[in-house]
Order: sequence, then C-alpha cells, then structure tokens
Amino acid sequence: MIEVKGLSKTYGNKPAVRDVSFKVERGDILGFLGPNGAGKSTTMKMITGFLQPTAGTAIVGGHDVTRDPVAVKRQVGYLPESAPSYGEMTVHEFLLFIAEARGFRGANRLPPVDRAIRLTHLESVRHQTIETLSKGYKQRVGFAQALLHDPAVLILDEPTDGLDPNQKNEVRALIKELATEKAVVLSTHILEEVGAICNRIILISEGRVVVDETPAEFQARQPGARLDTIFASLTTSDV
Ligand SMILES: Nc1ncnc2c1ncn2[C@@H]1O[C@H](COP(=O)(O)OP(=O)(O)OP(=O)(O)O)[C@@H](O)[C@H]1O
Repeated sequence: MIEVKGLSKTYGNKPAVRDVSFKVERGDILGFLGPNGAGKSTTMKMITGFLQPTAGTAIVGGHDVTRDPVAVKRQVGYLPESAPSYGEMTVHEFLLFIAEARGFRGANRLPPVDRAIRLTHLESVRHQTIETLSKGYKQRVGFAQALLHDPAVLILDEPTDGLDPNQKNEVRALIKELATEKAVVLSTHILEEVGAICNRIILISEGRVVVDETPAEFQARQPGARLDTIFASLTTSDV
C-alpha cells in the first residue's frame, strides 16, 4: 500500500531525512519512532505529498507521490502534528468544509461528516466552535478530518498527543479497528503505544532508519528491559 524508496530531504544544507526506505501493507500499523528532530514529521509530510523530497519517492496506492501528489492525497488521511483547523467554525461546519474540499457536494457531504463524528465521538460538541474545545477534543476534530473520506492510508503524526489516558485508549482502539482494512503509519513518543497497537516498528535517528522490525523483535534486543531503555541505546538526541 505504501512503498517508501530512498526518501531524503535536505533543508538548506542540513540533511533531515537520509535514504529512508520501508513498506507498509494493508492491515499494518507501523509505529514510527525516533527522538525529537529525527525526521519523522518530515518523512510523513513527504509520503502525504505535502513536502517535495530532495531525493527518492513514495508509492502510495500505486501512485508516485513526486509525479502525482494529488492522486496520493486522495488516498491518504493525514493528521499533522498540530492539527490545523478554523477555530471560529463549529465542528460540524469545519467537517462540512473538509467534505467539500474532498469533493462531496450538497447533501452528499452529510453521511461522511456523520460517520467521522460518530467514529471520533464528537456528537456532544458538534455545534460548538473549535476554539472553545479542549485540546483532546481538538485532536479528535483533526482525526475526524483525516478519516472523513475513508482513505486507504492513514498517516498520523502523534495522534494521541494531548489526550487524557481514557481518550488515548479510545483513539488506540479506533486505530486498531480501522487498520484491518487500511495501512496506518503513526509517529509517537509513547513506547507503550507501540507495544499496544503496532505490528511493526521503524525507528529513525538523525534521519536514518536504524530499526525495522516487530515489537517482539525490538523487545528481544534486551529481554526484560524497558522499551525506552532499548530506544535510548539505539538513538542519539538532536536536542
Ligand atoms: N521547514 C524546515 N526548515 C528547516 N529545518 C527543518 C524544517 N522542518 C524540520 N526541520 C529540521 O529537520 C529535522 C527533522 O525535523 P522533523 O520535524 O522531521 O523531526 P521529528 O522526528 O518529527 O521531530 P519531533 O519528534 O520533535 O516532532 C530537525 O532538525 C528540524 O529542525
């Protein structure tokens, strides 16, 4: 579903992502790990077609993102790190707007909006303006816009960031439920999250892939050790 081939990105003369390659199949939930500044968001932005790679490409649902980013965007739901939205709109208005941007017209906009609201449990705040929502609810609105067109691929940049423990569990359950028919890439700093929902781990450090394996294989590197101890032994922080 996703094939990342030698992706690289240099900002000015500073390499942020260096020759990253991996594949994600339907049903996979790939945990994308790495310290701050490792290049996770940059890689995700290149896969979604929001950022042009310096070298390499990604094939998403058969489309090459460097040649046809619009075709890729149609297949992808993307939750950016700080989910942007229009604070003065209500949740309902914002999702109708997204539905329109996704090509739904008139009354056809309502079923996908209703579905996204149901999946992300936003019914109680449907007619509240986004700027008045708590951080967790704002995050759910970001999630709802990513899911709205029922994309085959979900790219989620720290989807549980800012959520309380119950909400984190809810979002994890939702990702697991959705992943049976989708390819999901999620970045996170919460290593337990990877153990709880991911079937693959990619760890990048200084823009390079240093681990591509299952959570069980990752744990087996140091049996009995905490996951963050294993993480620390494999990475160097940019900060
Ligand atoms: N627009 C930009 N211009 C210049 N440098 C950038 C830009 N975006 C990111 N970088 C740099 O590229 C490197 C990778 O950043 P990126 O945001 O991809 O890392 P990350 O792994 O997502 O980090 P975090 O976990 O903190 O979100 C960092 O050194 C960052 O400062």
